[in-house]
Amino acid sequence: MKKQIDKDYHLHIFHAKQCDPKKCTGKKMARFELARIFDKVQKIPRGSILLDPMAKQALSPADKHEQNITVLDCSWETVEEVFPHLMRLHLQHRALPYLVATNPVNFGRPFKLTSVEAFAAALYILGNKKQAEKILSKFNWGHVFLDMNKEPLEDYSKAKDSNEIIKIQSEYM
Ligand SMILES: C[S@@+](CC[C@H](N)C(=O)[O-])C[C@H]1O[C@@H](n2cnc3c(N)ncnc32)[C@H](O)[C@@H]1O
Repeated sequence: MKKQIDKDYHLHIFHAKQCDPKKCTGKKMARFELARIFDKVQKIPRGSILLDPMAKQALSPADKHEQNITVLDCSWETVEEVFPHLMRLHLQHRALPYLVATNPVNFGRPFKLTSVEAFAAALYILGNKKQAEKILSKFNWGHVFLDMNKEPLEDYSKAKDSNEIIKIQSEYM
């Protein structure tokens, strides 16, 4: 049988410089060269998926064909103000479905993921579990994210499209 080779996605972090650099998961990913970090919107690759908690459409396996995934690493205090500014760029805004954060700051809170958790969830849903495990392995709490969210992540990764993701999500909320 032909072995399926996982496609590694290009991960990008638009950094708004609003967080404590010692605690920032985006900065740590960049130090390990797991993502490219920049502070200019112009550097976000055109057509990239933008992980946006306020997006109307949920990320789903239907987005598998994309190569680039971007997060906006900013303070949660400013998300409602910053994301609308990015609407003018030609990006594919996608929200992540119900998942629980396991980072020390927001442990147990649904939807409020760190940048690395958001990337890992997206990679899992898009079918690259290995890349998800790799980026989380740099954080001592990282494996807990996949353990605690295993069931929904597996279900989401088998969904057809955004509508199906929303249906599955309602079973977990
Ligand atoms: C608000 S920043 C906070 C980063 C945090 N300071 C850190 O150290 O990782 C987290 C980013 O991850 C993405 N993200 C987090 N939760 C998400 C969700 N439920 N849906 C879509 N994107 C999400 C967004 O790009 C969001 O701006």
